[in-house]
Amino acid sequence: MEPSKRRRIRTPSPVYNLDEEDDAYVPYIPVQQRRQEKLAKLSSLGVNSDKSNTRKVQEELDEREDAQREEEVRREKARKERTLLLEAQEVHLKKAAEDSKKTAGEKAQEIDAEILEAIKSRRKLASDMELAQGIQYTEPLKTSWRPPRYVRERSPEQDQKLREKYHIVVEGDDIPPPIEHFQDMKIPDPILEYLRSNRIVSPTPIQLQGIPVAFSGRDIIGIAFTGSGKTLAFCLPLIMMSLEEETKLPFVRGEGPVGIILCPSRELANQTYDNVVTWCSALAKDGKYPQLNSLLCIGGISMNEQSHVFNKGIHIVVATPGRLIDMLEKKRFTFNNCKYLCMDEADRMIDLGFEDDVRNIMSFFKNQRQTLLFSATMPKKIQDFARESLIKPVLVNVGRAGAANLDVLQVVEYVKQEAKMVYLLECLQKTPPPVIIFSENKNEVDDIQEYLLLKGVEAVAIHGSKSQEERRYAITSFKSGAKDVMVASGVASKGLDFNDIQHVIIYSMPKEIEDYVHQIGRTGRSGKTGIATTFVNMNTPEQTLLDLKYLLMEAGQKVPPFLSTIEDPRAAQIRSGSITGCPVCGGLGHGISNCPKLEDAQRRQMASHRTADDGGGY
Ligand SMILES: Nc1ncnc2c1ncn2[C@@H]1O[C@H](COP(=O)(O)OP(=O)(O)OP(=O)(O)O)[C@@H](O)[C@H]1O
Repeated sequence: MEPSKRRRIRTPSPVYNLDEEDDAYVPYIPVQQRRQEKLAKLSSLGVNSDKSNTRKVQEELDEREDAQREEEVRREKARKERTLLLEAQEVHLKKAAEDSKKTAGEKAQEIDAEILEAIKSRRKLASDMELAQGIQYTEPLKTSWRPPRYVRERSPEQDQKLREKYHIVVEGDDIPPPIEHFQDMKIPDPILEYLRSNRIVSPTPIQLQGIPVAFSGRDIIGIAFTGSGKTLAFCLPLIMMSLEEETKLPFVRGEGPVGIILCPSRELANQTYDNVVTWCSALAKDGKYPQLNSLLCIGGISMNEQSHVFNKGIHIVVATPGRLIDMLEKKRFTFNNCKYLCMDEADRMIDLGFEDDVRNIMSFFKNQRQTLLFSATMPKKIQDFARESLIKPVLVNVGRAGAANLDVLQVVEYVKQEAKMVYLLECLQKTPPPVIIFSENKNEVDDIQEYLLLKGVEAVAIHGSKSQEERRYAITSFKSGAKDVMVASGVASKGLDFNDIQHVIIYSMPKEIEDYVHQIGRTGRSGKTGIATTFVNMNTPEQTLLDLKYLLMEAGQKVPPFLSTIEDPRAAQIRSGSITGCPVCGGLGHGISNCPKLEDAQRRQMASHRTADDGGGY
């Protein structure tokens, strides 16, 4: 056979890549030719040419040759395997040498990054219709609002200086300028007058940057500590947008809403709704501006009570997700002309518990919307996810996301489990009322209230298993000052703004540090100071104590000896500022691999149901 027609025989090894250049190249010789060559060899050796004898000898030779060939292949394979093994060992040794140079903190950070990458695969936060049709908006909504001329003429450096003055960190493209005075934001006079009469004279940092961003039609992720005035920052833009629409063409029955504010609990929705109604009434008070209509859409209330709003057309809806979806499905109103979606306590809204509801709500929008996300806590995981889902968003950050309000004096005390109830009474003497006591457990909330009532303390209680009526009574009587103490589970912690709370007592430390931040944030609001006393003992997980320790250190608070003695391999990183908090919950004392929130979220997702305390529902 001509050499060109010979095939290459490849060494049959599953270990090697068949595409590699093969060193063991053996030209193929057809069987017949090989036999003839062997026969010639035999006769040259003088072997009897008897046919059967010849075959036998030939077979022996064949076997020997095959064995030889196999041995060669085996040796070649072993040689290559040895080389690979050596290479692998070398790589391993090199990595081990590199690893040994890393600190425990750095290793923990690497593990965290790997886990974060693995849990990143969430679908973009958009409606299914948008995802299915590949609708992607690339430009923010256009609005007619412009900053005053003197602000527009400022240089970017001057804007940046102002931000630095107020410790505002921003991220994003073409960021609208900060504005230091409400008057310069072109807010209608009646609202300004109302704010002034309520001692709201100059904007807080989140307001002076957040409001211009939102007025400009930009998507925003607004992060600022508890009690810093986020509510005004996300309600005013919707009021202004509604005013513009109403002025252009007055709304009639069946029209609207212009925008929606979503809240994770009924209590928070109620409070935000009250604010919106008050500001809209102030606007319309002297008749120069039209009346804007708002609808509260939460579970536990009869929507018929608000039939007067349906009769007029709706500008603003404040809602919890469950009831809102119900109303949209029943077509009580549509989102055909809705272009503003704000989520308060947004990290909670777009975290696993409500994510599907939010997607569902988005699927009712027919046109592009402006999306606003606000919270005091916004772990990195949620920030990244949100950023992907918004259009050219602007991040406005005042202080570290998840940091405690510096106006709260945090006191952490070691109190044995059996001594807590008695010590509570003593603790209540620290300040005059009103005081809030938090416990993670509904039964414990009831027990504490019962004990306090027995001891003659005017206490109300609120938790997820109470009826809507009981919850409303607890809040209104506490807000009005008729009751001195409110005992609450987590439901009352996020976002509720009670007047002048002097003291927050955390009877049982929540597992997630974010919840602690929200709970102590019920005091020290709008520039006033307050005290938070937290009971811990050996039932408090060590990791929660570590989170607490670093939070106290960050806020420049006294760290009690039982907390300072807890060892942490990441201490050096934390001190140097290279660890900025668990990307899932923002806690400074642990990484993702042992994040209690991630564990809970996964458990919740598996059980795929929400507890009443999640508040959305009906
Ligand atoms: N510019 C301002 N000056 C003074 N007080 C203000 C200002 N803006 C808002 N407030 C008041 O501060 C209090 C807290 O505001 P708000 O409830 O909006 O805080 P928040 O940032 O939403 O807090 P949380 O994160 O706990 O929900 C309210 O009573 C509000 O009236």
